[in-house]
Amino acid sequence: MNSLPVIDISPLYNADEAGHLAVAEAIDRACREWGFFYIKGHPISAERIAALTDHAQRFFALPAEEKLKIDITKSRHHRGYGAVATEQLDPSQPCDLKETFDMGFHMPADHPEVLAEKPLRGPNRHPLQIEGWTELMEGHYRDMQDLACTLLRAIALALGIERDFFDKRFVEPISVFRMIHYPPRQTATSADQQGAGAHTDYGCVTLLYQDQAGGLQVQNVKGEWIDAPPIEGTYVVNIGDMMARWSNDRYKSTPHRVISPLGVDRYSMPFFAEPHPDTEISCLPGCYSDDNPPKYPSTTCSRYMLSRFAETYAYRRQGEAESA
Ligand SMILES: N=C(N)NCCCC[C@H](N)C(=O)O
Ligand SMILES: O=C(O)CCC(=O)C(=O)O
Ligand SMILES: [Fe+2]
Repeated sequence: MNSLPVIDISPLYNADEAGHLAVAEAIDRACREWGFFYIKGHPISAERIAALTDHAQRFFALPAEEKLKIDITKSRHHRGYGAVATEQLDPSQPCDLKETFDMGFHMPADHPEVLAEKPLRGPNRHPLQIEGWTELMEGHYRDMQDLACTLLRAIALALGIERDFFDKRFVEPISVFRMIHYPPRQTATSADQQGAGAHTDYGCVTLLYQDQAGGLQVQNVKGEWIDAPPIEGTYVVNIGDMMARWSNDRYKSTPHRVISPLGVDRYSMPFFAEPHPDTEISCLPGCYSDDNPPKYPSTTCSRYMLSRFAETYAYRRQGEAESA
């Protein structure tokens, strides 16, 4: 019970219904016991990962003033570059020792939701210095959203709701694709400054590619930190708080953190799957009963996301970039 399950999801890409059911049951068990698992048999190629890694390394190696041309703290739509210490995932610890690039669902400036100044809606901000960047990232964003929807169909099957329940809610989603660079920890770095402080994710599911450096840790039911080591060719999948709310805690949103490795750079690439901003997040049918009433009040995706952002971004606490 001390290592995370590895689930082969390739049957989800075949027509055979028994195969779908077997994968759905394995995912259901992993989400109830851990809220964390690895997937293999997914369609993201090794060549794609190599290209993304190369682009991430080139971007983060740019001089600070180049990266800050797309400073996320100056973005109304929460897109672009976050320098070291922009985010504080564990508010009881120092700011995170990592830098990030965030992109979301691209909406042109004349889209009605952007004109209406809906929070978190707007155009992506890509580093134009790097050739081929925009095409690679926009294509990858679509592929990751497709992979998330494939997993969410298996989850819908396990929960006994309509198979396309999530597909309908992930049209023009809030989902974010992020690239993270963890600079090497020095022996002089304070022991409690983490790459990413302990936290639970905000969304429905997170799909994480991590390189071979290691450092991701997950809390087990006893509250102990266990390693989630890199396994070549896999993604780490975890349940976020919106899915915990939807499922009335049938599925666990489990605390995790990153201890930056000593003396090596680490790169990771999470995709945070989050539905359309107006999606209602309230207890799903079949997840409550008389002796298991709903634990959480109903909310919407956008309301919930903004409340969480306000806790972990210092610049948002000060009320800057009000409308996202
Ligand atoms: N829309 C999102 N998620 N934006 C990026 C924030 C990432 C922080 C976080 N762990 C999370 O769970 O989102
Ligand atoms: O970089 C990682 O391995 C995990 C990052 C993470 O948990 C997050 O950004 O939410
Ligand atoms: Fe996380």
